Amino acid sequence: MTQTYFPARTVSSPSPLQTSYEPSTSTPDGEKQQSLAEDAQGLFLLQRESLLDAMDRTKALLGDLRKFSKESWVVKYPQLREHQQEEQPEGSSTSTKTARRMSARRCLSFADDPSFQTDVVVSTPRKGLSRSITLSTITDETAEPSEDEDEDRLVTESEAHDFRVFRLDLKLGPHGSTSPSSLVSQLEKASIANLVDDRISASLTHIDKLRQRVEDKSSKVLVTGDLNAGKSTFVNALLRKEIMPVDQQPCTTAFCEVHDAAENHGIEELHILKEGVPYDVYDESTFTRAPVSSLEDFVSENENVQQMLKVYLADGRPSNESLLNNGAVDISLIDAPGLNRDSIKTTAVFARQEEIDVVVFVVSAENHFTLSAKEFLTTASNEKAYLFIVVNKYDQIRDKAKCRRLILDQIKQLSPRTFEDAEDLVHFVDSSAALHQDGTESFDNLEKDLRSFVLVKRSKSKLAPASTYLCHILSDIDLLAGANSIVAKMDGERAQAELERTKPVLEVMKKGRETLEDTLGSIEEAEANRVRLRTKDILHDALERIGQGKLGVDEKKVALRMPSYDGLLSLWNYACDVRRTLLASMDLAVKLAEEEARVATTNSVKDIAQLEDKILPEGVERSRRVFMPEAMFSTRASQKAGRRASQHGHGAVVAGGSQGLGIGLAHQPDLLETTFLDIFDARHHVIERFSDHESSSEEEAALTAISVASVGLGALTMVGGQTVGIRGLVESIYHVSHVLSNDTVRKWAVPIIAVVGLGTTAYFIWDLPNSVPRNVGRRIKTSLMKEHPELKEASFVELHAGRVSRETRKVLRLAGYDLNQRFRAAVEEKSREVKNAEETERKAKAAVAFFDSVHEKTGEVREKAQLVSA
Ligand SMILES: Nc1nc2c(ncn2[C@@H]2O[C@H](COP(=O)(O)OP(=O)(O)OP(=O)(O)O)[C@@H](O)[C@H]2O)c(=O)[nH]1
Repeated sequence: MTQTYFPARTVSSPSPLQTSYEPSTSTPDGEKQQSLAEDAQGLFLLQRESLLDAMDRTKALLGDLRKFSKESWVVKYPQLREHQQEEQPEGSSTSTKTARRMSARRCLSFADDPSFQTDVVVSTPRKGLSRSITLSTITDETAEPSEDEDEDRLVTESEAHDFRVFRLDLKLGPHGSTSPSSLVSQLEKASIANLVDDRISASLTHIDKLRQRVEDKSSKVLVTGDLNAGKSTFVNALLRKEIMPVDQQPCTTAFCEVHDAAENHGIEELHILKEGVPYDVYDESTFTRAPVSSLEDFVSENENVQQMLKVYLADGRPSNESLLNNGAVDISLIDAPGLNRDSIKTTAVFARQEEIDVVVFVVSAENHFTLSAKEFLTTASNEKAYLFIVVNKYDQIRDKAKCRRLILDQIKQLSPRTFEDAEDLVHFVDSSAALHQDGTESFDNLEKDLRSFVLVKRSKSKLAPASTYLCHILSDIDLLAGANSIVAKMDGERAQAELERTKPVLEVMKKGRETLEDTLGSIEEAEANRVRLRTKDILHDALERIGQGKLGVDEKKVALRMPSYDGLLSLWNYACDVRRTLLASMDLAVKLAEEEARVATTNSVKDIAQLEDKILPEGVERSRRVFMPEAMFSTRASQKAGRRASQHGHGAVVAGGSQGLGIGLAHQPDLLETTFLDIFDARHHVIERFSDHESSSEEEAALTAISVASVGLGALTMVGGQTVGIRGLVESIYHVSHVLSNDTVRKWAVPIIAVVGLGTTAYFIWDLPNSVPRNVGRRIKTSLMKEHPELKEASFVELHAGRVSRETRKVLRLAGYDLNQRFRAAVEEKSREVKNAEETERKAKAAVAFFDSVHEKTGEVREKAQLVSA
């Protein structure tokens, strides 16, 4: 539908927004026209207030977005791509609707997050508003727009695509690819956020400029055109005064802005602006004064085409006729230099400036549009959409209809929208005649239309650019917020799912922490005790056996055998061999105890490993430590321990098992030392037979003096065949001496004693293969049972039981410690996961709330901004 900025020449029932002004052709009454202009002004002010409010709120939204992006959530930059449309069967009744739905679907991804991709439906939440995003997946049919809403809600193809103001040129990948992965490889996430931030900054600055423009109550009309087209004559005709210098040759070389003298305290004068200094009518330092009469000098002889001049003129005509003194708006007319190669660029830039509301293009009817004119018009119509075209010197044309047709054809090409409103926007006049005859009918019409365009439709010409910009940026904010809200929701859902999974696990783990420590403690304690007792048993048993002259370990279990007795001549060597063998067997007993401890420890380590499997959650790396039982009681470790012990004066501890301590009993010189007592230990017999089995080491030491000499007495007691104790021995001696005092007895006594002595000696010699191991074993046992002088109380058995159980405890403690550490680390890791998920959930919730509120606000602000949009 053609949209006009002008009221129809014959209006039947105007719309509310159009009631403000009727052109004078339909309302000839001057007063009514004036009142309508005032109404238009009132409406304009209302709309301006609404737009200014929308601007403030948009700025606040942008500020909030920027702050939120910096402090709480790095706003991601969404990209919407066409969704692959599924093939529809031909003739399907629903194909049109489905196709329409499909066309509303887009693939949403993020330049700064290639892992994210989802399908969305791009739709408008309320009729009349532009774009917003609702999440939908292909399977989620409920998220599709309902059939009733289809027509209203789906946005156009162009709207559904991308940003307008925030659009970033991210074609950085190979061949200008915008695929997220190629982008991220070249752009840091932060860089994209920074680019968005830059855009926000630029938008804030632009809104400020637009705001200035909206707040500026004046309206500027730029008059430009080809060289010598009659621009100055046209401006003079509008002013009904010959102000601008007119010449047949090109003469205007400066931008000359004509204002109502009322803006300069009613004084008519010329202000020559200083270059690079912002002009202020109330600040003399920003300009140089000159009389209006000298204007020609400045305009004609000035070689600087960018020179700006301000002319203040008093227009004596009534306000309903005058453009300058219109009673509603401060209007200024800018007479620009004629377009040529040098000035076209300057004028085009000038025409683009925000403060230019209307561009009046003067073209000579004689020349039509030159190349420069076409170039300028194409650029200017892109910027302003509507141009006011004055075809001047029309009086000179003979075939006026042909001229009109040709010029309109050209306008159609150059500015289609101007052509659509040609009746109002294109005027064929004779400015020269209008100036000299104080107006002509065609010029009067032109004036009315120009007043209408500048005054009445000012809300379009002045406010529309700001409104359009606001709508675009609000739409972009909405897209940004909508897309980020989707990500935040998904992040939140993911975090929630993560929490549901991890939180209970953490709770269980926390509760299990104490139990684990207790369990590990009891495993260690129980096993160490068990090993200690078992070692003690083995060694006690071994000592018992050795004490009886047997090997410390069962002969079936080891390859060790008692040495053979080779007769009296090798008795000493036999005793030495027996001692060495018994000591070696004791070493083997220690080794056996260690072996049992190894097996027991291995089992407990397995128990701990099973506990680890049970207690550590999945995904937590299991201990890579491999337990090597053979490393227990290792020589190296024991040597180290031995060194440590010797440093502390406990060197005797090394008198342990050959395996465990490096130096076995069978290699210890002090223990290997064979004495005479190993062979004939009569005192033992004496003590054993005559004591009350309360022998002590002291007693034994006291009786060491009794040696071979006591053999006879020993033999006596043995003949007696019974244990009588010390008292019995004394009594026996008494009896013997008593008997010997009898002659008869004395006579038989010597041979009897000699026989008995010989018999006893023979018995001893005969019994040597048995008595030597017994003696040696007993002596070894006694020395090993002895409390260790340096360790005060620990005996050989205690020392080894302690050492073996300590080793077991050490291994189990290490395994337990390892598991404990691993468990503790797992709890900490899980706590971190929970904390992170909670943090993500919290942030995501806050982000969803924030983006939803932004979405809500953009809707409201857009309604305000759209009041005046085209
Ligand atoms: N016949 C006739 N002559 C006109 C008309 N308008 C301007 N002229 C004449 O055209 C010549 C140029 O007019 P100017 O107003 O100086 O033209 P301009 O476009 O301002 O010139 P520059 O600013 O120097 O480019 C003058 O001699 C005017 O008298 C018109 O409508 N009819």
